[in-house]
Amino acid sequence: MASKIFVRPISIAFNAFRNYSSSSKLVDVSINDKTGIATVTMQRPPVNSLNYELLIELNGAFQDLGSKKIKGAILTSSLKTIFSAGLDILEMYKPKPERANAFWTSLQDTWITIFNTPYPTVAAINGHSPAGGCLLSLACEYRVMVNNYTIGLNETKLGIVAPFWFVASMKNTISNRESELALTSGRLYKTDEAFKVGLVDETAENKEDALAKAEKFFSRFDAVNPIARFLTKQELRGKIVKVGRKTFIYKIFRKFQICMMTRI
Ligand SMILES: CC/C=C\C/C=C\CCCC/C=C/C(=O)SCCNC(=O)CCNC(=O)[C@H](O)C(C)(C)COP(=O)(O)OP(=O)(O)OC[C@H]1O[C@@H](n2cnc3c(N)ncnc32)[C@H](O)[C@@H]1OP(=O)(O)O
Repeated sequence: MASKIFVRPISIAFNAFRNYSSSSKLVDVSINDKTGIATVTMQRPPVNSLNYELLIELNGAFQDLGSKKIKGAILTSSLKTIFSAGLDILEMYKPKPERANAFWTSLQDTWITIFNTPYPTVAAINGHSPAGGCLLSLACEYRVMVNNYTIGLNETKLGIVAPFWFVASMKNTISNRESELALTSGRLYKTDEAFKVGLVDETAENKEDALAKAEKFFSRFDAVNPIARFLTKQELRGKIVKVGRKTFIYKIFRKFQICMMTRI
């Protein structure tokens, strides 16, 4: 694991990004050759619910960007009013155990990839972003959200328990106290409320405004050594990933979830 972590930022320095664009069915990736900023767009109508296939494509997109010399990546949605509706409910309804296992693994891998990117990341949240949608945005380093939508970890309202790495992601962004209040009540914040507690860093009038603000975020690092930046990010985020990825508790929790899901 350590070798992967240390090799990546060095390798990106030797790769060009110019004229890169790739579009699969569920995720579009484009890199602006003037700014060096990548935009990863989820495009799974009607609500960008996160199924196995979308997660695999998202994970692949963010991993691939690690081998390109980009300034940063923006995660957004092609849909007019939805960033992501969170996990696809159909993945959790009477799944086959193998599919359930692959699904949960793809969710966690995608979270780890985005949480850990060597390059800076921003979520341009251009629509509602409950539960797993909120998790994706929390994996990014900065969040800009368009006004009048909702965001939060609302799992308890659905009668389900947010995995502890969802909780850890929230606590990495807002205070422990606010996380407790939010998660236990399953609170969905409106954009301005989310801004007040720091769940989002900036608000925006519309998607274009959100993208412009997201792009501006990356200029903070113009005079910062990218390797020093990445190692510092790892110092801050590494423990959370370790807990999420490796612990015995996680394995038990996943077995428990899959067991629950296959019995519903
Ligand atoms: C059951 C699990 C049991 C055990 C597992 C144990 C633990 C696991 C915990 C894991 C943590 C969970 C994380 C999650 O992400 S769970 C998903 C949470 N998501 C939500 O609560 C969002 C629900 N959706 C909405 O609030 C609205 O749909 C939304 C996103 C605001 C959009 O509203 P609107 O524009 O009015 O659109 P519609 O509501 O009409 O929806 C259009 C269409 O999309 C379908 N849909 C919506 N959300 C989902 C979804 N998450 N998965 C799949 N499909 C979804 C909706 O049914 C409509 O479909 P239709 O065919 O009727 O057009």
